[in-house]
Amino acid sequence: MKAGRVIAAHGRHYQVELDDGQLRQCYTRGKKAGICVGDYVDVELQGQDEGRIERVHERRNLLYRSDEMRSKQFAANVDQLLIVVAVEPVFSEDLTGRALAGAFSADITPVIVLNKCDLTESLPRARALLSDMNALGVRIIETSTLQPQALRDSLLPLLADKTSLLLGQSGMGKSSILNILVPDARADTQAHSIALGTGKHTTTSSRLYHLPDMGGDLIDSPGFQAFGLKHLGQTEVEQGFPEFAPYSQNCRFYNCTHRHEPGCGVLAAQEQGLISARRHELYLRILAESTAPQKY
Ligand SMILES: Nc1nc2c(ncn2[C@@H]2O[C@H](COP(=O)(O)OP(=O)(O)OP(=O)(O)O)[C@@H](O)[C@H]2O)c(=O)[nH]1
Ligand SMILES: [Zn+2]
Repeated sequence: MKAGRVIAAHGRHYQVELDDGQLRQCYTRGKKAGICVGDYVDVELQGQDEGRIERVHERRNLLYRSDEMRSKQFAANVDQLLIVVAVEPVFSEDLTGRALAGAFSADITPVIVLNKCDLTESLPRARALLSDMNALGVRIIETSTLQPQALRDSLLPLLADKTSLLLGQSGMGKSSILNILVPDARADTQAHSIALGTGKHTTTSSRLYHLPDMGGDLIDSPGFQAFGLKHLGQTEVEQGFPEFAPYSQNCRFYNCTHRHEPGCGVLAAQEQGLISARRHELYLRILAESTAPQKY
C-alpha cells in the first residue's frame, strides 16, 4: 500500500501521484463515490501503472457547489481559492460573492485575481464592482496575461507551499493564466486526455498541477455558470459573510437569521451603511435557497 494524492478525476477513474512521484491510473472497489482532486489516498498497486484506491484520508476541507439538479465538487484540502474575474466581459458580482461565501464557509482563504487590466478604459468599473470585497479585506491582485512576467511575479510567491484552487467564469482568462504559471499545463492536459481516451482538451474536471520554481500546487477547475450553495446551513451561510460577525453579536435573538427580526444588529448595521446592502441581499438569496436543516 502506498500513499498519494489524487491529481485528476474522470468519472470513476482517478490519476494518483504517489509520494515517490509515480503516477498511477486508479479506480475504486465498489461504489466509493465522492473521491475528489486534492484527496490524500492509500493505493494498492496493481501491475505496472495501475492501482486501487483503498482509503481516502480525512479531508481538511472540500469546496463544492450544489444547485437544484446536482452538486459538483471542485477540490479537497485547499489552502486558498483564487477567483479569476476580468475587466471585460463584465463578471457576475453574484457568482463572485457566492464563490467567496463558499470559500469562507469552508475555511479557505479567498483571493481575487482581476485579470485583463490592460483594458484600462473599463478598469475603473471593474474595480468599483469589487469595492465591497475590497472593503472586506479580501486581497485583490491585478493581472494581465499580456504581461506574463509581472503576472508570475505577483502570483507565484502567493502560491508557494500551498494548494490553491483556480476558479473562474468562462472567458475571464483562467486558462491563459494557468498556461503562464504552469508552462507544461497544456501538454499535460493533452497527455492526460489521451491516456483516458477522452480526446478532449478543454477543462471538464479539476486537475492539480505542480508550480515551478517556488513550489506549491495549483488546481484548475472547469468554468462555471452557476454557483449554488444550497448545502450550507444558516450558520455556514453566515460564515460566508464575515463582515456580519461584529454586528450579529448585538442581535436580540441568539438564533437571529438577520432577515426581519426585531433588534437585529446586522439589519441595523446595514441601515447605517456599515454593511453593504448588496452583500446583505446576496446573503438573503443564498439563505432562501438553503435546503440544509435550519436552526428553527
Ligand atoms: N486583453 C486581454 N485579453 C485576455 C487576457 N487574458 C485572457 N485574455 C483573452 O480572453 C479570452 C478568454 O481567455 P481564456 O484564457 O480562454 O479564458 P478562460 O477563463 O479559460 O475561459 P474558458 O476557457 O471559456 O473557461 C481569450 O481570447 C484570451 O486571449 C488579458 O489579460 N488581457
Ligand atoms: Zn440578526
